[in-house]
Amino acid sequence: MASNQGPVVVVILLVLLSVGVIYTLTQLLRSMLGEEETNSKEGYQDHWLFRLAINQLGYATIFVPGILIYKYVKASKYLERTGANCFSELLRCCFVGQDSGERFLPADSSSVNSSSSSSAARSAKQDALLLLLCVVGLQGSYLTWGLLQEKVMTQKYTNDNGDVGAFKDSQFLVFVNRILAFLLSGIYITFTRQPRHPMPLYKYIYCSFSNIMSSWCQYEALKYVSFPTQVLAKACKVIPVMIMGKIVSHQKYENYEYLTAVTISLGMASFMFGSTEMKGETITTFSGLILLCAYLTFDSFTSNWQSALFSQYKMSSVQMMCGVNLFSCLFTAVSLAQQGSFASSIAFMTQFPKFVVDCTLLSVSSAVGQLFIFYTISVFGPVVFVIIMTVRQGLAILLSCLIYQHPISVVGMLGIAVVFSSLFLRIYCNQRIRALRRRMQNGSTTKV
Ligand SMILES: Nc1ncnc2c1ncn2[C@@H]1O[C@H](COP(=O)(O)OS(=O)(=O)O)[C@@H](OP(=O)(O)O)[C@H]1O
Repeated sequence: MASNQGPVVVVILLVLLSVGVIYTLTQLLRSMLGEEETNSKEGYQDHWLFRLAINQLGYATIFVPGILIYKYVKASKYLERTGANCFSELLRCCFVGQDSGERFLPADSSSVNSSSSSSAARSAKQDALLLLLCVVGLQGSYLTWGLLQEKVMTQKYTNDNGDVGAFKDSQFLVFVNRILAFLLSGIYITFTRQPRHPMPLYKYIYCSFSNIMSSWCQYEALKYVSFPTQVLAKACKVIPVMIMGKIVSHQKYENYEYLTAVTISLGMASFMFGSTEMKGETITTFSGLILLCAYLTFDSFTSNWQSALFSQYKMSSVQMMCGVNLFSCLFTAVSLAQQGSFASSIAFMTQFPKFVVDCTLLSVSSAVGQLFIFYTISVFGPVVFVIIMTVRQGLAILLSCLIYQHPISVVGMLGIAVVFSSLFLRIYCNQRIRALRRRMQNGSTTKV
């Protein structure tokens, strides 16, 4: 009994100790760098590097105890020494995986998605229908999400007492989105038949962290880069995703994929430049460029890492959604708690009930969007996913041009034509190559 409780006590002590040390460090840093001078606009606390440091200290509250526990479990060989109990099963789930030897699922598992193996088994028509589903799902949910996000962040809320207020904490919105996505996916996998999940949970931390960081860098970058730079970065996202695919999973791409990545980026950039007014910040600072590069790097890592996990472990997309959002909730919750934003956001919610309604709608559209994100990555991979998301940006602008009757310049129209021609070329080449491969496979099996 005592030997069973020993590790539990050690683990609890490790968590408390590291959380205590990190919390003290954070408070020390905040007071040293003059949190009291909040009235000064140019204070250290306003600099993005300071905010980044505070955020990283917050995330360390999760990382440091996790690493210490991992080291302790490994060094003490705790899992080999003890039989199955709740605590050891939890540690096994986090660090080793439930069944590390068995990585592949029974063939009848319908909810499993593997881009490479199952794509060979699907017909072109099934592929087209699935792609259409992903496109419609992603466009529908993220167009709604974009509209609601703009509404929540720019609208002034009023209540029956005549109070007026604006909500400015984007990290709280990210947290609410993640928690709803976690709860919905958790409920779904609890009540449906799911494939075995052999992967240790800690592997989700990488893409969860990069996802949170990409969101943070994106919001921060907006303060430091000019509008044209933002437009260019967003339009060219497919290129860093392909480069990251080479780094993370040694992905090989065909020439037509490189060519269409460049033409889609050029077309999107021309369309965005040709259809929107160049308003807002006009100067791009060095900080802005660093943040933008960090955004593109984290963002492209996230989907490539997720895709690599799908092909290695064959989990369902909802299982991955649940795992990633679990850690995203932890990261954002810790960061919000340290910055004292929970209390102010909840106070805003109680003061302005209309905000609660918008916030709920925003989270629902984000959760539905995430269902499609994970499904698209699992079936078609990160490059197709990012192309759909890039086209979404163009579609949002096109819709606003049509609704508000803004003119689109000739360059903008040419941009649309280039994007759609590239997409058709890509789909055509993809189908040709797959048909060729299928024919070659059939040929070799007939010979055998
Ligand atoms: N791979 C992956 N996994 C999970 N979630 C993801 C992924 N890619 C994008 N997202 C989330 O989608 C939201 C829109 O992201 P972006 O603004 O970068 O996309 S876009 O290219 O501008 O359309 C944004 O949501 P918020 O973080 O809530 O703002 C991203 O975090």
